[in-house]
Amino acid sequence: MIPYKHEPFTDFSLEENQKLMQEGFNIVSEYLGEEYPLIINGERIMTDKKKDTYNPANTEEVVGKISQATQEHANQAMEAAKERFETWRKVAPEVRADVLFKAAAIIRDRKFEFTALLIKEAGKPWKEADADTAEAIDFLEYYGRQMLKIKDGEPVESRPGEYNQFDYIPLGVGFVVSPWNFALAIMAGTTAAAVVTGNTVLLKPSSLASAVSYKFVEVMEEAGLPAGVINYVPGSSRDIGDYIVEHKDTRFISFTGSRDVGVRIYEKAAIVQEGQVNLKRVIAEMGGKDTIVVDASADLELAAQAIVDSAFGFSGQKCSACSRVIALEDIHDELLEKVKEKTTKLTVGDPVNQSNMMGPVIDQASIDKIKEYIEIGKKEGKLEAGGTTDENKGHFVHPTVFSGLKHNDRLMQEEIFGPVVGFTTAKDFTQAIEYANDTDYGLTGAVITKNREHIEQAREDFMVGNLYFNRNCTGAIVGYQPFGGFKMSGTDSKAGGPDYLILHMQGRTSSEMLKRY
Ligand SMILES: NC(=O)c1ccc[n+]([C@@H]2O[C@H](COP(=O)([O-])OP(=O)(O)OC[C@H]3O[C@@H](n4cnc5c(N)ncnc54)[C@H](O)[C@@H]3O)[C@@H](O)[C@H]2O)c1
Ligand SMILES: N[C@@H](CCC=O)C(=O)O
Repeated sequence: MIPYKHEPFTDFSLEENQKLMQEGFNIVSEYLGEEYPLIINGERIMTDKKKDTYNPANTEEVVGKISQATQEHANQAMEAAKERFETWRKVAPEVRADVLFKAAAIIRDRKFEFTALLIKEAGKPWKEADADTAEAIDFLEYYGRQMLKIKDGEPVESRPGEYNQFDYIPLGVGFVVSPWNFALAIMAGTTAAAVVTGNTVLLKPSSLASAVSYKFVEVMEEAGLPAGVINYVPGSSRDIGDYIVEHKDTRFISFTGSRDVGVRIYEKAAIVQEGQVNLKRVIAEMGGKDTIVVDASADLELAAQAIVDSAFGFSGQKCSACSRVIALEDIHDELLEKVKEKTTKLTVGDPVNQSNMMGPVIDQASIDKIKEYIEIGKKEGKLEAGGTTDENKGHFVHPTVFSGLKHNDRLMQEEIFGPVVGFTTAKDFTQAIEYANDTDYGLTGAVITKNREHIEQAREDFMVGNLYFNRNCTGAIVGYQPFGGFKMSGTDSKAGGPDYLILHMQGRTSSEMLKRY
């Protein structure tokens, strides 16, 4: 087994890679606007009711017409998943891992196609879409290897005359619910973790970017996954979301998305239904309100770049995005100037063009919400850059900076999920960390400093699941920076980390007496 290494990012300054990207677009253009069926027990089911996904940079371009599952389909999928579980759970972990390795190889082979599809369906700039595809490959490679590590459980002691064993067995049927913003990586990672551990799943991708998830399920089939292990059931949350969460046979839910939906799922899953024989397990990865703290010793050029990259990469549509800056008073003005200067140089437009650094936000609801927050920001603080939108052809928001905010203003507390960042000041580092912690969330954070004591103080007191020093607060790499947050950012799980897979399993002890028969 080759040791795990993350998938390298594509160097798009090379002409050969630009050509490959163009080929990716050509492939995707051949299937733009196609109809996609459900997949239940391997069977393709085309429904009358469809929901379109479209290109957020050009709202007239339909990417996929996605069949919508009903409760009846959900029941069929559940029955298929339950039946397949009885055989899939016994398939050797090596074979299950092998499916993931093959799927990684297939996606690597079709990397530019997947990246092009993400650019079209999720509005990602090239670099961001490439990172999404690379992360999907990483999840497959990493979880495959992790399964091989835990397949024999953990050693336990045995007394003379007994043989004790402790191993991990799968849970059953899982419901995987994924967001649109990492439409390939997070959907593939959460699904792969569930199936490599021997579970079967109902997969409900986000309705805003479902075509790419269909392509992923096809890849898993091509890689040898038996029918019924992944049942692909896109559909409206109202029709099937709560229904599957509440289903008596749903054994676990792997959810990634917003706080409101995550909390609702957590609550609903806690209620024991008639005929239910297991307490449901919920893995929830939710939102963030992520802070970069900059102290007086910091390299301000580096700080400004880290803020701009973290706040405006993929238009701020990352749970990890920096939306709060806490700058010590001495350096606040100089830092703000540098951030403004860099922000005004960012180009916004159709991400099909490589030269655009920022693309659109995902949909009308999103742009409306961001505009509301821009108005709130104008009342709470001072608009320093951006604050405008372009809605002629797509959903474009210009990168926006506010200053003069209080750390507990709404703009500094609520997840906006758009390219908006707010600045506040602190009188010293202790106060900066206090302010940084004063949100309901605890996902990512960064400290820009040359002060070793501040680094150690932040390590002890800055309560976020992913804490970074002298870099962006976005861009965790699978197997290098396991990812997941505290507080209202989730259930403290760490995707792409060494203890992630066992969240999909249960520990079983067996103890055999020797020479007694
Ligand atoms: N912590 C993380 O790792 C992480 C990663 C990516 C995104 N996010 C968060 O996700 C959010 C953005 O993604 P989104 O807009 O897709 O989130 P969302 O909560 O609106 O939707 C997430 C998924 O949940 C589904 N859903 C909605 N209601 C449901 C219900 N009642 N039952 C079952 N499923 C339901 C949606 O269809 C979608 O597939 C942001 O808040 C972001 O911070 C978190
Ligand atoms: N894992 C990603 C964020 C995922 C949420 O949107 C990062 O580290 O930036």
